[in-house]
Amino acid sequence: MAAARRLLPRWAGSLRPISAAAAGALPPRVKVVEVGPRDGLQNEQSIVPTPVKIGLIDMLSGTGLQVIEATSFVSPRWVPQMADHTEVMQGINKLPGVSYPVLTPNLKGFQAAVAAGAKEVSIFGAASELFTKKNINCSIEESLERFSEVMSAARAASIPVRGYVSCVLGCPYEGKISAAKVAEVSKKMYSMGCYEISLGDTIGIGTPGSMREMLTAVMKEVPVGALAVHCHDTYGQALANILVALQMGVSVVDASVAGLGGCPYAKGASGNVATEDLVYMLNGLGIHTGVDLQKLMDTGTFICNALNRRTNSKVSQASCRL
Ligand SMILES: CC(C)(COP(=O)([O-])OP(=O)([O-])OC[C@H]1O[C@@H](n2cnc3c(N)ncnc32)[C@H](O)[C@@H]1OP(=O)([O-])[O-])[C@@H](O)C(=O)NCCC(=O)NCCSC(=O)C[C@@](C)(O)CC(=O)[O-]
Repeated sequence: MAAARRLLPRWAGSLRPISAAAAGALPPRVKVVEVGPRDGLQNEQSIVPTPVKIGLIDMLSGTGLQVIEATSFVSPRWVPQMADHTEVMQGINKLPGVSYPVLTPNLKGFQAAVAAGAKEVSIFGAASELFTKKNINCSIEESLERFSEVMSAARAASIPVRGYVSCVLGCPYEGKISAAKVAEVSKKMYSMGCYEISLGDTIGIGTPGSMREMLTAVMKEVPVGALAVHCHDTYGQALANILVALQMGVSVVDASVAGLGGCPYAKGASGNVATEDLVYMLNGLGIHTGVDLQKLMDTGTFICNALNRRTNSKVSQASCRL
């Protein structure tokens, strides 16, 4: 059943945002990294047609987002949904001022990404040995060796590299992960030359308390200006965890339109925080994102219609009822 176009209630714009100063030490602006086309779609059971992926990315490009993670150059045997990475990269309308990074687990993925026109890539590690094995089929140490090959090639090609660290607040296979381990892996990936480290609560199990503890440890090793948070919303804690990160000085937040997604190698993990809900919260805090919430909600409606599913964005659900 097709979802109706979602509109913000007319009075929503009149909700007076509190000033950043009044809210405490919050950053005046936040960079929202949209991961829906990759993290959001990689877990879909049936293959999403390439034109739908391209349509999604092109609509996202029109919302004011500065970063849209487009796809991943991983093995199609491991993640069949991303097998059309080259077609996606070559089919999208790349707007000036918008970056379209892609995931590259190794040199082979990096070379294919560059050949397809990628101008920015991400390597993805984890603070859990078992998750690393399940996700990219190697140990943490081996993953860092592979990443250093990608880093050298990227440096030679002047391609910026973002680094993900997964399982920062818990692992589907190992359970609790120590903040010290997260800090250690983050430090290694930052030292390799990643310009930003995105800390992934892959299974959305963290709380504001564990987020604070983990960030306190990581910030001793990596400058806060180079950190991002990537919160799945499995336990409904994502926005609360993000608020803690903002209060601690983090100003880059990953999110997925309509709250799509999950990780194929973290069973039961639900999607990322919905970008619509994140932008609504940031608007309410008086924090600038440059993102047009209405256009974002229209994009959420587009992809939910295409996938024949209900949005996970609370803001979009509410705006349909009001
Ligand atoms: C890393 C590998 C490739 C190792 O997979 P492997 O099987 O160990 O690789 P291999 O080096 O032994 O090679 C086996 C075959 O794969 C090929 N191969 C090798 N590399 C590539 C490549 N890049 N692209 C395409 N093909 C590739 C290679 O050429 C060979 O082909 P064959 O000779 O048998 O025909 C595999 O485990 C993989 O693709 N894993 C990706 C898993 C993934 O995408 N997971 C989801 C993303 S992570 C995530 O969602 C978390 C995150 C980032 O969102 C943050 C958070 O939420 O926490």
